[in-house]
Amino acid sequence: MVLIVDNLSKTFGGLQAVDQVDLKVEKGDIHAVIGPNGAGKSTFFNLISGFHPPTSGKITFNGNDITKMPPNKIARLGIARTFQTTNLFEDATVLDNVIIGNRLRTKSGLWDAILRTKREIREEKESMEKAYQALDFVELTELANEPIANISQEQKKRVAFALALATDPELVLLDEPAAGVNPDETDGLSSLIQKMADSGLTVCLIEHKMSMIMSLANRIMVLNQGKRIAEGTPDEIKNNPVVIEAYLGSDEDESVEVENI
Ligand SMILES: Nc1ncnc2c1ncn2[C@@H]1O[C@H](COP(=O)(O)OP(=O)(O)OP(=O)(O)O)[C@@H](O)[C@H]1O
Repeated sequence: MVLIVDNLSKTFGGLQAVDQVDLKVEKGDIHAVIGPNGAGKSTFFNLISGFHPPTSGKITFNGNDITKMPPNKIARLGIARTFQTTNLFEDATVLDNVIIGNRLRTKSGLWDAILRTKREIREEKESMEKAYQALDFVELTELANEPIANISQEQKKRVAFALALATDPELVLLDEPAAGVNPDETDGLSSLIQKMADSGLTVCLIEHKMSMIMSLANRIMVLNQGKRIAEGTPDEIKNNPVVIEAYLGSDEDESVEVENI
């Protein structure tokens, strides 16, 4: 198992955002996390990637207990994530965005940068190489020197993937990777996610586009009000009355195909 999440909870004040959630993710899986708005999906990713400390529970990545680790340490161990909205530097080039993103996530401290230590110079070179590899993977090499302001929404999504890939991850957490792009572009992003898994990466993704999830994911976990209400293959999830009830608020018409939830 690449990732084992055990009885994980997070409360914000009186709100139970994630409530005793278990999850096991195997190497090479494309594991989707779905659920209605406010179900706790992004919070769940924030806990795994160290952006919020869990209230209770345990997270194990490749045998390491990462439950209380800070985000940069978790990134160095091999977990990368994208955000629902990636704040890119619009005036900087695609390449510089990937380099900066990579260094912000993983690298030397402020003193190394100020003093230009050997380590800093070596890491700078490594970041550049990783950035080019990542841009090649997401098929944006030709736009490397283009300012972000000049590229399309779908290309910006690819830059967000490249930011994650440049940290050399084993597990990538993608938060709504296809939000705000049209159906053709969604297909392109799906192929890219499949390519990540084919290259040996493990992928967890949050997404509301159900047709995309059903064809891409091999496992799906459903959250509702912080709780895991189902987990299984796409077929199991599609036909699960508890899931249909959670989405539609009623199981009167179970044949309803929910396209975009
Ligand atoms: N930092 C925070 N402080 C307080 N409450 C928060 C915080 N982050 C999330 N919440 C609350 O936790 C609950 C779960 O939110 P979360 O963003 O994880 O849901 P989600 O399933 O990702 O929703 P969506 O699909 O709309 O992005 C919500 O009620 C939200 O308001």
